[in-house]
Amino acid sequence: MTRPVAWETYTAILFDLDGVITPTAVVHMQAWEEMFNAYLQEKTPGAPAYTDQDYFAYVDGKPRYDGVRDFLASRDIQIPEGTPEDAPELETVCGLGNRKNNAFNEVLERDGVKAYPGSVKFLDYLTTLDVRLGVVSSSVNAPNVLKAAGLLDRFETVVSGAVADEQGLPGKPAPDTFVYAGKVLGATPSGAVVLEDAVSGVRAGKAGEFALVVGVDRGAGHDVLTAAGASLVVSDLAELIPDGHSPESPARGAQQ
Ligand SMILES: O=P(O)(O)OC[C@H]1O[C@@H](O)[C@H](O)[C@@H](O)[C@@H]1O
Repeated sequence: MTRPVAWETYTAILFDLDGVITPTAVVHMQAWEEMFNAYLQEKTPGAPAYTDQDYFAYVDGKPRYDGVRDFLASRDIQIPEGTPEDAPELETVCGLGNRKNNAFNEVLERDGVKAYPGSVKFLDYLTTLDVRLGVVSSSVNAPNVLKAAGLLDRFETVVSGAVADEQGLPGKPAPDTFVYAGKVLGATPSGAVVLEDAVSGVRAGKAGEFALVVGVDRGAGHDVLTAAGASLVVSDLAELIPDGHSPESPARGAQQ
């Protein structure tokens, strides 16, 4: 049983996107796997494969080039940083990140995006309250993903990887992007909630001393998210809707 949360007592609710609102963490995961495994085999044939464990440990939730750098460091591979304008063919941190981004966007264009139904239900519930909603995503693609899912207009602010770059904010696990989004919505961390599926994101919420950090377990593991600082862990956002407020059982007072 999930412990009940009095959502109306918070000023702002800050959502990570990939893996929290939309299942696009899986698309990111597949694109990273495709890119890193092709790269590793090309560089050192027979090298141990890049795995889902590598994703969760070094890449998940972080800005694009931080993920490349941190994974390569785990394999003692050093290549030049390059610049974000690097062509995907270049063997630089940015080139490899851009290679993965092409793979991600191909899937996005081909398959589109459908949000998790439980997340939409939770957003529907929050819309009945006087709370402000924001997205805080390391992804530069966040606005496109939200648009493709038809949810862009649900949020007052979207702090994407591009906004972080413009504002000079360090990415997750640093708390700065969440703190910034809270500020835009008129909330201090003590009046705001963070919802995250990635260890790096939960750590960011914890480091920022947010009032509540909700871990969403989509594969990182319940215990791992708790150890990273989540005060509550769920498998689906619909679990966060207080009893009696689900669309199946209309909110109290809704029929009056
Ligand atoms: O490369 P993008 O789209 O800017 O995304 C950066 C990161 O964004 C995060 O939301 C994802 O969890 C990561 O997998 C991804 O690498």
